[in-house]
Amino acid sequence: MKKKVSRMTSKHVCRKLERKQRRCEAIIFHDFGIESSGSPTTILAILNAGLSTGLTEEAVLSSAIQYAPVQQVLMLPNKSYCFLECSNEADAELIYKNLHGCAGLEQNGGVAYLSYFKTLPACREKNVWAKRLPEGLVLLPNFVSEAEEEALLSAIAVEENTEKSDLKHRQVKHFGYKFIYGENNVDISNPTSEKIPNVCDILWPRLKTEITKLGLSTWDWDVPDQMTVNIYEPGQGIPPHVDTHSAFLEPILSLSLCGEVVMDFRHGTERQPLILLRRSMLVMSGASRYDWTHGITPRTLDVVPTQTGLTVRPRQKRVSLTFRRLRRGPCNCIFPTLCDTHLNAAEKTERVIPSAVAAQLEEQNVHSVYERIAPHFCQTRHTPWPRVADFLRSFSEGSVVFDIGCGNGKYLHCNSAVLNIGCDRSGELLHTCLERASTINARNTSVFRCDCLHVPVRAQSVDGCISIAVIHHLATAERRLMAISEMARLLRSGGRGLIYVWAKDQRALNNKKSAYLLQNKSLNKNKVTVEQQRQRAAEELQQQQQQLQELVPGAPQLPIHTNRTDFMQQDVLVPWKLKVAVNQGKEETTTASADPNVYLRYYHVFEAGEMEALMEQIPEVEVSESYYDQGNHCVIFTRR
Ligand SMILES: O=C(O)CCC(=O)C(=O)O
Ligand SMILES: [Fe+2]
Ligand SMILES: [Zn+2]
Repeated sequence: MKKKVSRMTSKHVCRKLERKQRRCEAIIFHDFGIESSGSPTTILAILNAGLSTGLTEEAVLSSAIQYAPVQQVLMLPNKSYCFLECSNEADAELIYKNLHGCAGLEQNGGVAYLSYFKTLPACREKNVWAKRLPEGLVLLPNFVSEAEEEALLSAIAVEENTEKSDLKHRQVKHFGYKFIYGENNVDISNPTSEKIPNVCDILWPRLKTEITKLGLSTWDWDVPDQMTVNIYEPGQGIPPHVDTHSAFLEPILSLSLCGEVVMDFRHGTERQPLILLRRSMLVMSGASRYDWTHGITPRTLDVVPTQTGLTVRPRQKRVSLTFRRLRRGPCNCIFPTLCDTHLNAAEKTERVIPSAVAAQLEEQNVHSVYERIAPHFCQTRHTPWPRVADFLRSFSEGSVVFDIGCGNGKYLHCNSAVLNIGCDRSGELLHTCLERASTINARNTSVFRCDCLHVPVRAQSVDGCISIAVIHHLATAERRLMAISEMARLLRSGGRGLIYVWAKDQRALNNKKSAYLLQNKSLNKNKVTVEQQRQRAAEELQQQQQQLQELVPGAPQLPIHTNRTDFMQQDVLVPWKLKVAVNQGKEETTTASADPNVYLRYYHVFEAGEMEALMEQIPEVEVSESYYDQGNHCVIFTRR
């Protein structure tokens, strides 16, 4: 069944073709240092078609093997050329004669031109079929009989009510536990009503025998409790992935029914294909389960090896049963690269700011910033949050209540029946505090300057204290704990404290955005876009980090948060865009590119439960209430 190809004959076209050929040969020489040959060899290059032009391995192969057997096809990532190897020159010549100068190799029908080469490029992709399988990977052929295959297929009733699903590429059905694709995990607390069908029980003794025979069982074997059925039509596949380490133990099993397919295993730049034969059981353990990805390329033809070389095989519909056993806890594998447990832990430790740097960071990215933005900051903070005001009003007449980190003092006048005392690290903010008090005719305002880590007040001498939006400016868990301990120290027995810190999750439980996120809408209307703001802040950051590096070598590189968006990290720099008064006090947004009016404030935004975990380390206090309010995690506590 030969493909119809059109041959070009005119001399003019021939010369043009030759020029193009030389140009491409020069590119290949430049890329790989290999030379073309004027006389036939066993190696052919298709000079003007490759992976980057959309040519596939199976298309090259199906064209070429019409004329002669092919030993090897070499497709190179991002290249517009590819290679074929034959076992002898005569075969190569046959292919050359029939494909060179002909259209029909590619779907868009361009003319292909070929050259002989003396050698193949040196690269890892060569002879993928000749390599040994990844460690821990085993294929057990004929694992079930045809009759058993039939029984399994009818038991899983794949034709009925399989999810047409969000997965465009194949149908799936879950047993035992549902697999949630967005999260790549299972909901442990939510088993499905449909368990793994009993017909599958025939598989387990058989498997146990096989893995013992192979000496594979370094893991404790247990019968799977989760099954995913995948139904692939020809042309459908599954992207390369690793089954989430923390979700499932090893091994991962896959039984192939109805049809066979080539599965690709990948590890860095290495690729290793494997034919999953019909009725075979695939066992992925060790490195193949944890350190290699597996996937099925969506295509209608698979390239497979034969005795003499390579050939293509059309795909059939395939049904696979993937069996897994849930892991209930973190993964403890020795393969960190694809391990979600390991990556999460690494992220957490990376975030930790060395204590030697913390004070310096706070000085530069908290204290000195507030000193400079104080008046503008003050204008943006008027209205007390209702729940904070409620807390303050809950104190009886004559109580002494401290506001530690009082800022512009907006909470110093919520309850005139108590003695309110404020303190703050920033002299400028205290200044705005006094100014504000005079404009609202407050009878008295007592403030003093101090650091929240050392409040110069006698222990157990106050009835109440609050810390609103302060502790998230401290750069280590130790310092955050110190600040809370200092509050606890001040409180008399029975005294109560309230803490507000910014939450990493700015959405309440019902996924309602906080006021902070909602402001994004109006921000977009401003002259300065979020993106511009981010860019400017980046420039500023570069300068600041340079300074910080000079002062404290090894200081962390912190990400700059994009205002009014979700927090992606816990330790971030949040830009403050200072409005400067120009033109007789009319406010205007500056537009200078390296904007000296963007200040970066350091924040540690809190995860849910993080504040409670800190409180647990202070035995003198007890948390009586914790809640989420306007994008903050909040706790109320009492001194015992
Ligand atoms: O179809 C297969 O054999 C593999 C399916 C798979 O890898 C999965 O569902 O995670
Ligand atoms: Fe998988
Ligand atoms: Zn792992």
